[in-house]
Amino acid sequence: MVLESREATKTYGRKTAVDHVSLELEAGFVYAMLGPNGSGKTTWMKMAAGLVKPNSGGIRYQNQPIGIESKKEIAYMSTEPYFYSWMTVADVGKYYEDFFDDFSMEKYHQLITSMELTEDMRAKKLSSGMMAKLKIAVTMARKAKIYLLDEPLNGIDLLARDEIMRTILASIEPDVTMVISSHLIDELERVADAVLFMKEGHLIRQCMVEELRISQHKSVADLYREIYGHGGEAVC
Ligand SMILES: Nc1ncnc2c1ncn2[C@@H]1O[C@H](COP(=O)(O)OP(=O)(O)OP(=O)(O)O)[C@@H](O)[C@H]1O
Repeated sequence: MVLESREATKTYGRKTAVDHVSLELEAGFVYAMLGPNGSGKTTWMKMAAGLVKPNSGGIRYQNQPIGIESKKEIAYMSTEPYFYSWMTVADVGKYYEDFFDDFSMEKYHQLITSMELTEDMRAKKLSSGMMAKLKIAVTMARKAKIYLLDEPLNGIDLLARDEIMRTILASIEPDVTMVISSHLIDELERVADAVLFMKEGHLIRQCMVEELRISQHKSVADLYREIYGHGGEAVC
């Protein structure tokens, strides 16, 4: 186990965004984190990334609490835009290189080229899909042990999504762990080893994708519909 969330809970005022979530992530696995809007996916990722502190319970990486050390090895891609508008694609790379010791400029160049971005493009002129690609490139150019990608495929057109998922997966080492949240279940189904289903702040199911296919002849999308469409009785 590389990361453990034990009863992690986060409240904002009277709202419990993440409610006693316990789970274990194994090295080398790709996890899809699914759930309707507001189910707590982003908040859980932010806790694992060390950007938000749990009110109770906690998350441990390599058996140590999340903190300065874990942040060096856990890369988080947020849904929020986080580049200054004056920056070019080249500036974004330099900015990241200054921040993160594990940032590889060589890998960044490979990624931006494969995503058809050029160094002279300005952040403020990028379309939302191009901005999404830039965020992926700059995150995946880190040599992290865990990548937490919050809705990486948002704004990216249908044909580019598969290509981008392939680029993401091809750019990581075999022992690297990924958690990817998305509402685009079909794209995640093709790459995920396991699925984490969130609802109203709770982790309500965890399934291995292969087992689901073999023993229950179900897709992740089938199970998603059963869980969220019919009151959560489905098993996996
Ligand atoms: N900074 C905040 N202040 C107040 N409430 C918040 C804050 N961040 C999240 N919440 C609330 O916590 C709950 C969980 O939000 P979160 O963004 O974690 O869900 P999500 O599953 O990522 O949603 P989505 O799929 O829409 O991105 C929501 O009800 C949201 O309104």
